[in-house]
Amino acid sequence: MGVLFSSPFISNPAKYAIKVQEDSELDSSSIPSYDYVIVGGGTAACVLAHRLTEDFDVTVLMIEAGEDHSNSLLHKTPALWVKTFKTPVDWGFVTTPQLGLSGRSSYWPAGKGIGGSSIINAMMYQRPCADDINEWVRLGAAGWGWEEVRKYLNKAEKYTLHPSKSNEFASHRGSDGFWKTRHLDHLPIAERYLDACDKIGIRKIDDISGPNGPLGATFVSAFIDNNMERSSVANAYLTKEVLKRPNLKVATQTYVTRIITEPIVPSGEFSHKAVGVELAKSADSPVYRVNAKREVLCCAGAVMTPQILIASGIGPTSELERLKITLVKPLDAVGRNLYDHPCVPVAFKAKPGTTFDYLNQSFYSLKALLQYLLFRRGPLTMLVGQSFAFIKSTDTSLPVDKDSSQPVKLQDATPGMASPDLELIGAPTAFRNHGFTLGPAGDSVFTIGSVLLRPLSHGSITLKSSNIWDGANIDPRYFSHENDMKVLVKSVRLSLRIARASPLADQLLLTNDNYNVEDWYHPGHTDPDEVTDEELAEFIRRHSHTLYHPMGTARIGQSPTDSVVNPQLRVHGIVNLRVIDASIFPAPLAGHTCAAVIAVAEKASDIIKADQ
Ligand SMILES: Cc1cc2nc3c(=O)[nH]c(=O)nc-3n(C[C@H](O)[C@H](O)[C@H](O)COP(=O)(O)OP(=O)(O)OC[C@H]3O[C@@H](n4cnc5c(N)ncnc54)[C@H](O)[C@@H]3O)c2cc1C
Repeated sequence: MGVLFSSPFISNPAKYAIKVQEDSELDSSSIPSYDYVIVGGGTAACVLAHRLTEDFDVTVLMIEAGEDHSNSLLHKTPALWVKTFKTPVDWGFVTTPQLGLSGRSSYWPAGKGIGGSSIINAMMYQRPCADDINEWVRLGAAGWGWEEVRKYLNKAEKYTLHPSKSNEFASHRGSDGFWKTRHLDHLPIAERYLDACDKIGIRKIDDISGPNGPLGATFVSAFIDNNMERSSVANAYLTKEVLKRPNLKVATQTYVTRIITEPIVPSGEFSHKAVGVELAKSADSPVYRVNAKREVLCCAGAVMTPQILIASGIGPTSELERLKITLVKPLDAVGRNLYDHPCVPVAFKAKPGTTFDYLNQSFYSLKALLQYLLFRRGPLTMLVGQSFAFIKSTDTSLPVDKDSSQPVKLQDATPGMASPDLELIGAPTAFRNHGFTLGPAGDSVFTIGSVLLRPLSHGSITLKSSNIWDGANIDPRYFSHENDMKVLVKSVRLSLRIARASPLADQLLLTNDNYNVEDWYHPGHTDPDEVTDEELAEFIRRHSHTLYHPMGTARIGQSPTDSVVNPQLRVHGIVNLRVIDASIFPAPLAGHTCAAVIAVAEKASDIIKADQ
């Protein structure tokens, strides 16, 4: 029978761990131990904490660097998600200077707190497409085929039907899970965007997460509950009842700095076993230790997980030698294979009152806030991205080239006929530089964000020094593969044509002659038949940024030479250590990643339970 606990959040490590004294060895019997120690308290971690403690004989300690924000209005209110940026709930990572972005470094938000990135993300629900998931199996993830993953997507989800939809509409969505999803109200211009997509050849479909795959244009569905609040993974999986479980302990404001391993003698396939973790409140504060009787589950996200592994001696030999960290297990793929989705927003001037920009005036923003607080209605219940289209850049029926008789040749980076490589998000508001750069005063703006979903460019995460507190070099190497820029250029040109198609064009105040690269409406207000690919590429280099989907830094696969975890998510060569988060994706998923992470964690819970 496990240890009995009472308090849900504990910020003082002395209450659940033991202080490491520099000058004396710890007596192993004095080290507090839990069956499972979960590193990080984010998206995947909350699912695991819930599922593993369903068995009251199993004790779980989850250690999160940030705080609990589940009652914060900022985190709950759908339209306020960008207001969480650069606040304590955001790690606020920054990439190394990127050649492909004209030497700019890119701000990379990531959630810090119980629920992780699910408490700051844009709440756009999307299931990964079948072709992308089946590719995982070809890349060595045996047992992770589409039918299997779909089962867990359904298990996680509780979809609420929008009054405008018929019952049949929801038959493919999950109905009994904890994570609440729904379709939302939208502004009329969002529907016009879809009609304009249809006009130029992108057919309208019911649901991006439907059985026929995502190719097409439709309204966004969101992880928002019936009270029109964000359904974060924290709120969905770590409810008050779950937090009262005597076998679950949740530590906050504490950083795991190292996974502790011991050699196995004689060593075979496995050379070491994970026995616990070291943790601390800050770089200068005392170091504590806890042990894992069964396993350490590393769920620190695609940016921090590789850092923790490398700091623990698990990573590329050359890196460990450079950093003078004692080698535990050479695994070259740790921190490599970093994929992200770059996004470039193009602005179009819209007719007054057709977008959300009026909310920049304090009278209207206050009114909207009151409407939300009192009635859970109005613009704050809606998403910034309301409708979107998913296409293949190689689709020759779409007007993606300047001159259709001389199409720019591309490498098809998708794994199958139904897998897109581009997303075009229609947002009825000015959105540039993550929302930090305000649009022209008094203007209404419609933005079409082009997102590169299947980049061939990929980069790495490495530690700056052997001291994990010094941070990391985050280098996604955007556009280092020339195909990527060509694909995104096609998307931006397509967005110019969508804006000029009826009935969206009727709501916009377009011109065709704005070649001033400093102007907000460049290149939106240039002629799609005249603007050159190089002019569009220059705009992309100046203005693209992350769509917040880092993945792949501890990828799943069969071999330790090119992957980090096996299909059971066990780190190659190390007993009792698994990675469960967005790091394990073996290839970039063509879409928003949260649902996939949750499905991975749901399946991982079953794998772990079966191994007990
Ligand atoms: C701004 C933003 C917008 C997004 N929008 C969408 C969207 O609209 N739709 C969608 O599907 N996806 C979206 N995503 C992506 C999605 O949210 C992520 O892919 C997913 O949440 C990642 O889950 P994870 O478990 O891998 O990591 P996370 O949820 O980030 O969890 C990692 C956790 O580990 C903690 N941690 C890290 N290091 C340590 C340490 N050393 N010690 C203790 N704790 C540590 C972190 O604080 C964090 O809580 C967005 C992401 C962001 C950041």
